[in-house]
Amino acid sequence: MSHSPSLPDRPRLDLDPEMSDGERLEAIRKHFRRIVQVNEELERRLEDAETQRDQLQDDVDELKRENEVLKTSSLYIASVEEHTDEGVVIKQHGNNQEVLTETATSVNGDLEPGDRVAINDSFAIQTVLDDETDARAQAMEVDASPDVTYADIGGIDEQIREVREAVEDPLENPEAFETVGVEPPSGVLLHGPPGTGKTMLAKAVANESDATFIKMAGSELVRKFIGEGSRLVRDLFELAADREPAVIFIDEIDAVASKRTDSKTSGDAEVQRTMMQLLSEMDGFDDRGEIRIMAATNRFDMLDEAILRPGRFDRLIEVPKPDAAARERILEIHTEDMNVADDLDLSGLVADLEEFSGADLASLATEAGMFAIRDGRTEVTRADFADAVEKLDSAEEAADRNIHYQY
Ligand SMILES: Nc1ncnc2c1ncn2[C@@H]1O[C@H](COP(=O)(O)OP(=O)(O)OP(=O)(O)O)[C@@H](O)[C@H]1O
Repeated sequence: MSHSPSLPDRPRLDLDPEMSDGERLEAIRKHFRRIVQVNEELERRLEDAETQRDQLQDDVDELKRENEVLKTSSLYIASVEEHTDEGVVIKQHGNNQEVLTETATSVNGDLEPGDRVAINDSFAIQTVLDDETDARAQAMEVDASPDVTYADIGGIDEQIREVREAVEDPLENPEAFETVGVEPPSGVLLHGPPGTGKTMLAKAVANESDATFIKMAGSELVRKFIGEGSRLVRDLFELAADREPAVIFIDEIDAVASKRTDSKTSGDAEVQRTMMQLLSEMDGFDDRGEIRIMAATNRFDMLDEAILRPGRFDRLIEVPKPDAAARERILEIHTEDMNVADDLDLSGLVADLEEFSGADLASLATEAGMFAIRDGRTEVTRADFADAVEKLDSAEEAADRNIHYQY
């Protein structure tokens, strides 16, 4: 530690008894000026010290925060079972182990049975979590009647046919399967590059079969606390049972069902547990006439084969990037309600757009419309589309420099 420079000496007043009154007065005046000077110097030093103290306090606060984060990272989830004089009985999610534990002082004493809490490695309760429905709401999207129809989807007619057969028919006519004595496919897996209409397809089939659409994002399942993923999977199937007929759609299923990696970090173990829960839900799901399960992935190559076994995702449907005819149909759909110029030649326009997905074509139509609006026109022209292509191309190039997408 550095020492601060020594403080100025305390001024002394030396009065000689021989001095005349005038001399004394002058000496006192001098002494006074010196005191004022020293006082100023001391005030300046005090200010410096205060600034330094504030800086150190900021450092302390920052370290305290870091310490809190370190202490609270990697928490497990449990439910409060009972509040007794000896402590709180909790049950861990995931392994259902019951533990008698204590609460951290920051958590107040009025825990209720059923509350969700986060516990640390020594089972001490660190925080009380929000209501479970919040976690559900974040991870799931529930739509009683999605508004997408088959007519909104372009260029994947064969895939629509297959999905109808595997999802819509068993929902609408379960007896036919029973009479003939065949089991409908358990789960339908849509795979293909991003933005090709997989989610649309799942929504449309739910809509056209009058089923509730329940979507769960795989990435949400793995971002939660330990024990939460498997719990959400259970919730998902319970919710579907409450709302049947229902279509469960698990997007980005690769997030929970990738090939096992070698690393044994707790995160991987947690993902494994979530996947096992999903598999067990699917395996234990015999009478599933009223609930159909769909999933989607952009990373088919990464999937763990366990989820593709018979009785699980046993109907695979590839949704590829659109070819020229499909691109034309998709752009036709997205320009249907637009006021486009008569000379717009859609087939010529899409011929070169080989890299464009359905989602890109939807953005293209919107961007072209924006160019017309910016220009104060009510009609969207061929030039607007050309400008939009250029804009999307350069955005794509910028993105490509950062992301190396593989499929
Ligand atoms: N085949 C298509 N026909 C019409 N529009 C499409 C098609 N494919 C994609 N789109 C447009 O792109 C948007 C995104 O598509 P969607 O979410 O279904 O893609 P996805 O395959 O599920 O993508 P991701 O893998 O990124 O989730 C849709 O809302 C729609 O506007």
